Amino acid sequence: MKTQYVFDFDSTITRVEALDLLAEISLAGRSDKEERIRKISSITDLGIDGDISFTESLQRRVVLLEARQDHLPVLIEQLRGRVSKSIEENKEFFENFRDQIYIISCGFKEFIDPIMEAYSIPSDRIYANTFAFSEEGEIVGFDQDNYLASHNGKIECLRQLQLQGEVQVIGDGYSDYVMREAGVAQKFFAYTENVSRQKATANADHIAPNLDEFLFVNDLPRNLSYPKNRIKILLLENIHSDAFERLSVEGFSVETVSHSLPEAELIEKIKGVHVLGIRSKTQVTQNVLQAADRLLAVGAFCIGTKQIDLEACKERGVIVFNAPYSNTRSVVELALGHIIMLMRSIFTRSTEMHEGHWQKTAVNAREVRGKVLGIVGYGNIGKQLSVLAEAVGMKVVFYDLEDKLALGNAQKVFDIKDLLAQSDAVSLHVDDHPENKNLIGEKELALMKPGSFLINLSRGFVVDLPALKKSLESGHLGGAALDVYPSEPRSNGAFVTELAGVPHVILTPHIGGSTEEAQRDIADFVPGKIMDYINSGNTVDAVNFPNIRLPKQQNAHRFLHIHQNVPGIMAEINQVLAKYEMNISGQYLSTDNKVGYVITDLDKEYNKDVIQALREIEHTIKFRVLY
Ligand SMILES: NC(=O)c1ccc[n+]([C@@H]2O[C@H](COP(=O)([O-])OP(=O)(O)OC[C@H]3O[C@@H](n4cnc5c(N)ncnc54)[C@H](O)[C@@H]3O)[C@@H](O)[C@H]2O)c1
Ligand SMILES: O=C(O)CC[C@@H](O)C(=O)O
Repeated sequence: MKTQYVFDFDSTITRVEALDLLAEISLAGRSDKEERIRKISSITDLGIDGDISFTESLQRRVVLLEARQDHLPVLIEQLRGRVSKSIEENKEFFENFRDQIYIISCGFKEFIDPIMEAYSIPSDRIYANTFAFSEEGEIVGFDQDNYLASHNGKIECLRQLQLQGEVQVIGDGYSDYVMREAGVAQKFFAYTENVSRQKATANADHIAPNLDEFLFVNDLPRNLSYPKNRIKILLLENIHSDAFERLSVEGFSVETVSHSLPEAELIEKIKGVHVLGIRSKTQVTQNVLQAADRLLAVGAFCIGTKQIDLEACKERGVIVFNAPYSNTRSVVELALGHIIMLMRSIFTRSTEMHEGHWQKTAVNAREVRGKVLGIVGYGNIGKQLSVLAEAVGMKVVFYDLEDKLALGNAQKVFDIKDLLAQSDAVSLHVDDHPENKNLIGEKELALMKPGSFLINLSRGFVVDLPALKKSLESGHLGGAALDVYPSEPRSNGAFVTELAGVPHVILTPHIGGSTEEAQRDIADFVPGKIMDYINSGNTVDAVNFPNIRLPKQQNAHRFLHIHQNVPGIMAEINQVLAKYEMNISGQYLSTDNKVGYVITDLDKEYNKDVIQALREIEHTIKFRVLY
């Protein structure tokens, strides 16, 4: 006997309660609209949770509504645009299973029928109330004899249907659960895509955050092979809340932790996690990756990725994304600010004032105009600093390992020594390559112009701090500004550096990229990349993986196969696909010296054994089926 599926309508099929929406329409322009809508919503909730009888809830709402028949077409039009996302995405389920689907709702057929018609559910499978109209077309009440107009009417309605086979109820309210409690249904799925009601979830056999989950649990055909709510995302290090918001709205299960975790804790926490989000403090090591049994991707919500073992990630088929440009401007502005503050001795003057000392003087206070700024590392940040520094009248020289196009009037130098010797301020913007350790040490500091300044907002290990301290204390260097340190704490709290207390030194706690704008942009950019990979397999801008941009595929399944790049593997994959007579509508391959990433789009109908056969191919690292 086939399973029968009984759906609620309001807040399950649609994202809203239809009568609340009708109130918005019927009360438009009235001065007491907000007050009435609030009342209607609270009466709706009381009825759904079973705190007042449904008949009472309905009566009280109809009075407050003051709606008319001609409001209904407007309501239906608006409801069409508010069908729950996962219901819309699984329209085919309703078409294919229409003979097993019923709608039992305490809403009204006048608006449910037209919405469900588009989902192939005919009116005779829809059980709901009907309005009573006055001759002038006002909604004045409802058919009081309908079971569904009375308390627990859904139980009686379902009982009368005398359905054969298992009956599963899918709804958001307690009034849906009671069908299961009364024994007329065998399973109750609390549907929480739009609203999560404690009284419903507490009693549910299963909580379904969307229709994908319901279909997955029942092993029914669905739009997504794996429901998004089952994809766990762990965000560490106080990543901007927009990232949580974006990923949660997409349907993923997201957990946040405000600080970074030491290796041992991360090893425990990473189990079952599909996506890890970090900033600069979390070390993603071999040991962490070994414990990461489900990991698909790591998002670095920053520029630097040296904290991640990129090769080990690649070998395990874990894709790494970062945000290479989101905080560039923030770093540039801080660097320029530091340069100006140092040249004017502002921090020294400010400290004196805080200590109650007025020291009005022009000694050691100079304009930046006409001074030489030496930029080491002419990448995204270095280049932008070059433009801004010229805009305030500085002369820019730069040094980069690579051949870089000079912007504006900036002058390229071919030896770092030349840059150090002529610059009034040297700003470091090299990448975090290990070879840059102590790039600026005793020798380089000695080459700098007497009285000049050193600014480091790149990575802490780039400057030899004891040597810098010596140079500052000897009076050779005029001052320094540091934002990054060889060793930085995992979370906010105590911090020790040998530079503390040294005059003319500005110290900031790695906040170059910590602006609202940058963090918001990162929180938009990185989740976008992650979602693109999870949802469609795109690896554009991946840091450690062959980049591939895939076309959007409709009416097809997509297989993602990550494998070691060994000779003959593509032939083997295609042999398996041929053996199972798969109809390939598109195939895309991208490789590097270590891994290959092949994406195959296929016709919807296929023998599911092919999945296991592809997984079993030797040298397979990861295999995933999308929609
Ligand atoms: N303080 C912060 O909060 C903060 C924020 C963002 C970025 N950063 C750091 O700033 C640095 C620069 O970032 P970016 O986005 O401009 O990177 P980028 O990769 O665009 O540029 C780095 C440049 O440095 C050059 N380079 C590397 N080693 C060099 C060397 N020894 N000598 C000369 N040039 C060298 C590279 O060729 C490249 O052009 C990175 O280390 C990054 O991690 C810090
Ligand atoms: O904000 C961070 O944690 C790191 C900032 C910066 O060093 C980066 O790599 O983008």
